[in-house]
Amino acid sequence: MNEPEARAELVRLSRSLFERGYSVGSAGNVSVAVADGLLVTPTNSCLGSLEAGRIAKLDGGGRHVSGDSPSKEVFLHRAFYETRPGTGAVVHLHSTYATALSCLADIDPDNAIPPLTPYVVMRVGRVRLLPYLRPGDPALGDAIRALGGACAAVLLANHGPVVAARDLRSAVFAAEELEETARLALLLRGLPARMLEPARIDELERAFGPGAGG
Ligand SMILES: O=C(O)[C@@H](O)C(=O)COP(=O)(O)O
Ligand SMILES: [Zn+2]
Repeated sequence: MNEPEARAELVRLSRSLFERGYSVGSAGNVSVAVADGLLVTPTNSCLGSLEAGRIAKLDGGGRHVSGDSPSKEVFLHRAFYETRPGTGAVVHLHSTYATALSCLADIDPDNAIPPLTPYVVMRVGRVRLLPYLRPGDPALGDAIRALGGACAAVLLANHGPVVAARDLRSAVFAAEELEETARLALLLRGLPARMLEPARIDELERAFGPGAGG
């Protein structure tokens, strides 16, 4: 995909997320890798009304070269590209159910989104809960780098999900699946839910790869 196409897809899929309630106001940010750098949604922009020509562009070294000022979470996005080769896009949302889960005191930090269904294992994989840090704190990037590329998705405590994938379509699908599974987890809270067993998860990973759309 060339840069004009990547810009158009970023506008289209961000608007789709906004229109379906995955993001409200100016919450969330999205980035897409292009041949000579990164396209990032501008800080304080609304995912529902992005303008292709105003999207921020960073060069390979992370310097802002054109468009409006980039999202303050650019550290977070760059850490995924640095530690997970093959990453083509990153999506951060404040989607309601995943954010609700991120505020619970007793979720498993190594498995913040439970493996309830095959699809969440295939699309998202294991999700780590990262401790709360102020939005825009560069230490968020360090926390992602400390995972060494092990996870395609994380839940930021008291904040929301971040998902990386090979392209924007896959990242959006994975963010949607993460949100739906968070909703299921909250619906099932207090009920004797059965998780997929480790052997079933291994079988899915062998067949379909380790999550976030491959
Ligand atoms: O929660 C926050 O403040 C950010 O993580 C966010 O979602 C929006 O920040 P910008 O991308 O800088 O607008
Ligand atoms: Zn945020």
